[in-house]
Amino acid sequence: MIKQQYLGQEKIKKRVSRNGGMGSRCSCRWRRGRWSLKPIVTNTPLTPCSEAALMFGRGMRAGIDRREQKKAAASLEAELLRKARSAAGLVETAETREHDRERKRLADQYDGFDMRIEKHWTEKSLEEMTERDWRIFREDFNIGYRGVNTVLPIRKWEESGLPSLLIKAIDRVGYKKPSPIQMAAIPLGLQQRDVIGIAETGSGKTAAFVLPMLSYIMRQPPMTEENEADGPYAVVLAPTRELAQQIEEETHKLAYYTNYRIASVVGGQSIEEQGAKLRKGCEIVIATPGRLLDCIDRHYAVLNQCNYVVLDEADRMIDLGFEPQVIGVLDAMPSSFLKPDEDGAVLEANRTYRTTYMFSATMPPAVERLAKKYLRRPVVVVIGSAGKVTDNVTQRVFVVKENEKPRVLEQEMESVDEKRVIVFVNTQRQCDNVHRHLEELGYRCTILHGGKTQDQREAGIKGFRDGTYNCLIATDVAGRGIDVPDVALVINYDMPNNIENYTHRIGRTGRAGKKGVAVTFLTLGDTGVFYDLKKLLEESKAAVPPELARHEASKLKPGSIEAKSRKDQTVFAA
Ligand SMILES: Nc1ncnc2c1ncn2[C@@H]1O[C@H](COP(=O)(O)OP(=O)(O)OP(=O)(O)O)[C@@H](O)[C@H]1O
Repeated sequence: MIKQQYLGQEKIKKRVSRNGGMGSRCSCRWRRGRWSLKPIVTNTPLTPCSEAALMFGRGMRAGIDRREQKKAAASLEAELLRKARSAAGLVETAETREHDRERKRLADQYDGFDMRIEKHWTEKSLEEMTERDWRIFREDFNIGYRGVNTVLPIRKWEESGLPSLLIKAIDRVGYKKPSPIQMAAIPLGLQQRDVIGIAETGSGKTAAFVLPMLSYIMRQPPMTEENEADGPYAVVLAPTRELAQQIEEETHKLAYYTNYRIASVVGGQSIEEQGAKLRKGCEIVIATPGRLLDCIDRHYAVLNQCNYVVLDEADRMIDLGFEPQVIGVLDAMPSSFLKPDEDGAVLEANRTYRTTYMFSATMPPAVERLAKKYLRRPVVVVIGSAGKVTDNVTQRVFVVKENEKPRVLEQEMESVDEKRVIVFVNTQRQCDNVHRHLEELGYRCTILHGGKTQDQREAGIKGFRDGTYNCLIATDVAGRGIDVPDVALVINYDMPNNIENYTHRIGRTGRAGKKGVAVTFLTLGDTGVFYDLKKLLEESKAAVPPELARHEASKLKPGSIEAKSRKDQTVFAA
């Protein structure tokens, strides 16, 4: 090659055999004491290319008429059979003819089975569902699993295996059919499997953990004076008081036909009163982690018989620095009920195991760490993809200057009328400023932030729910889990400083299948989230404003090292 390059040696052309199809292959046979080669005529224009036999699938080539292929294959097979029989000196009998007929019948039957038009899974009974139907079902609802899972999802409430009292309550609240996260997570909970549930905001995660929890409690001995001193049967932990109270309301609705007592243990209320309530006995405690640990430390609460625990919005609890409190609560539960940790361990049907549920719309690494420690061989249920914004929310992002925000806010509010709006800000001071501004413009506003007393917070949320106010101005306290029906618009007056909070905030609209709009004011002070925001907008097929699209910060993940191109590098000569 080098010689050829430098000396200009002539390239020897390889002779390409242009085989018109004649005699490229030979048959080799031992004849009269020596090998004889006989060319095989194959690729002539008149005979089809010799093809390798299909040794996989159904023996058919895609895109070619199946009946033609079958006919050709059948005549070839019959021919080969006839030759083989005559070579072996066999004569055709009634028996061989019958045998041939039977083969043909079986082949036709197989083909008919293969080509039949199947019923859709919605028209099938549970017994008729095939593996393929379940696959289509999972695809239809975007249900994905990770981890060893042997439990089928549920298609309808009647097939869920939930106790009849719960089915009656579901009917009463008007949930016609389960949402995808409920389809996937409820049967796992009923089998006492640990679950990490990731589903978009407003998709019904609360009922997905409350229903199997209630079903678990129904299997326990009734709570009497004898065992109530051992504490509740189930605990739900949530990051904020409002969320805990909302879960309490949903639990009350679904436990309507039971007489279970539900205690809410959250900050901002008298701990003594909560302690007294706990001592009277209750089946379920719904709590913020800090306050519950306080109650445990002061011996107001014990968790000696608690084997069902839910960490709702687990990532937010870690974000807020509640990891030690969450761990403290989990460590206060009896460890004797933990499931075996080995791979392949089989759970005994009639034994009680600790069931741990973790739910969120986002699942960052810190939560995975916690899950590794406290969950036993969990099944991860992902509806859609983690951190994805629900398709029901239309996202609009404006790049503005800080001093332009009040004017743009006014413009956006003009289309609102009587509809419900949540305006998110990042600080309590900003909350007060925006509140004042909107009140001056005549909007009926209320405020929610950590600086308000618990009574003020509750009154604000209640007023927003019952329509006294149609505009809520809030910090991230209201960013997660808060479920107020028919919020038409969410405005991020300030962009949150991480993308998870953005996803949760805008998820306050577009809930339970309804549509909503989210508007975000972005400034050049928010470059820390530019990269993630651009990616998220692209993933959800929303418009990326040009200022964001071309900004350097949106091209590189914060913390990653930029690989400079050679022309940008400075070379210092000695
Ligand atoms: N199967 C269902 N059919 C109809 N509505 C439902 C169903 N399940 C729940 N809902 C309603 O959907 C709304 C949202 O439910 P929920 O608050 O549990 O969502 P979420 O997934 O926990 O949201 P977030 O991530 O924001 O906390 C609630 O109003 C609830 O009553």
